Amino acid sequence: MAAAEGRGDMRIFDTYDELATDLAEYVAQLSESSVKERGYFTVALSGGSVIGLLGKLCEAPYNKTVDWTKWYVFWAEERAVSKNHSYSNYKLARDSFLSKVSILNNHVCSINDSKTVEDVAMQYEFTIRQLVKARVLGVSGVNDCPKFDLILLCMGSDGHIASLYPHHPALELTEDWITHVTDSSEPPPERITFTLPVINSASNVVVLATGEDKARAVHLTIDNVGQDFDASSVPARLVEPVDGKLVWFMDMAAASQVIANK
Ligand SMILES: O=C(O)[C@H](O)[C@@H](O)[C@H](O)[C@H](O)COP(=O)(O)O
Repeated sequence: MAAAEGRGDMRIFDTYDELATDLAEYVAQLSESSVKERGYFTVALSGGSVIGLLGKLCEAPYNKTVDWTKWYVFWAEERAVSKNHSYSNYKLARDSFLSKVSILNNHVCSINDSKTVEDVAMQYEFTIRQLVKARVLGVSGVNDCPKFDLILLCMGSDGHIASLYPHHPALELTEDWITHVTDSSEPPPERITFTLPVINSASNVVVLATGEDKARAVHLTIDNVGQDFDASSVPARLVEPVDGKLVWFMDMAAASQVIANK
């Protein structure tokens, strides 16, 4: 594992299967330590390939060794569609992962899909505030943001993470925990997303980047590209946990430009 000077640790894998195996082990270890320390494991998922990769956790030994009843599951981004829509990140997670392990239904904190996207965001933030009050979610020691045990993000080829896109005004938000966007560059246009203060307050953030189309954005995020570089053009560069750990899980193709720069 290599450290990328303040930009997190990098784990680079030859094969997708090796990446999936290591990610599953990483998540299982965080689950164990969080449950031991706090009694819960609070994890936020994203769209993209990460949910499929978590399928490894449904297999032995994790299906038996992970204390699923202590998990609380959230979404760092969700498409504003009904829960049965093929675009729903909830549906994706339910079909490929959640339905196969013994996570309690009332610990699955999905969006209310019968409201406008603006109301969905407000209600989701309210739900999270209630769980902070109930001490299921920790609180950052630096600001009043929730401190998720783990936020899992996928990076897009334009460097977006969650539903925070290059140059989008949502990148500027400092007070909101959850916001909504109506102009996503990929379908569907309406989504809710964690804001950067919430992402950067987590105890652990994983960014997953796979495929050659991510190589340039990975380079612009991790390598030293000069002080004048406009970080809002590559939102992943704005992921800098204030009191937490950032780890990149990448395949060789996504890491190729970073490796070439070493
Ligand atoms: O809501 C979405 O559609 C996701 O945010 C999506 O943008 C994803 O993060 C990237 O496409 C990377 O996904 P992969 O890791 O699957 O390439």
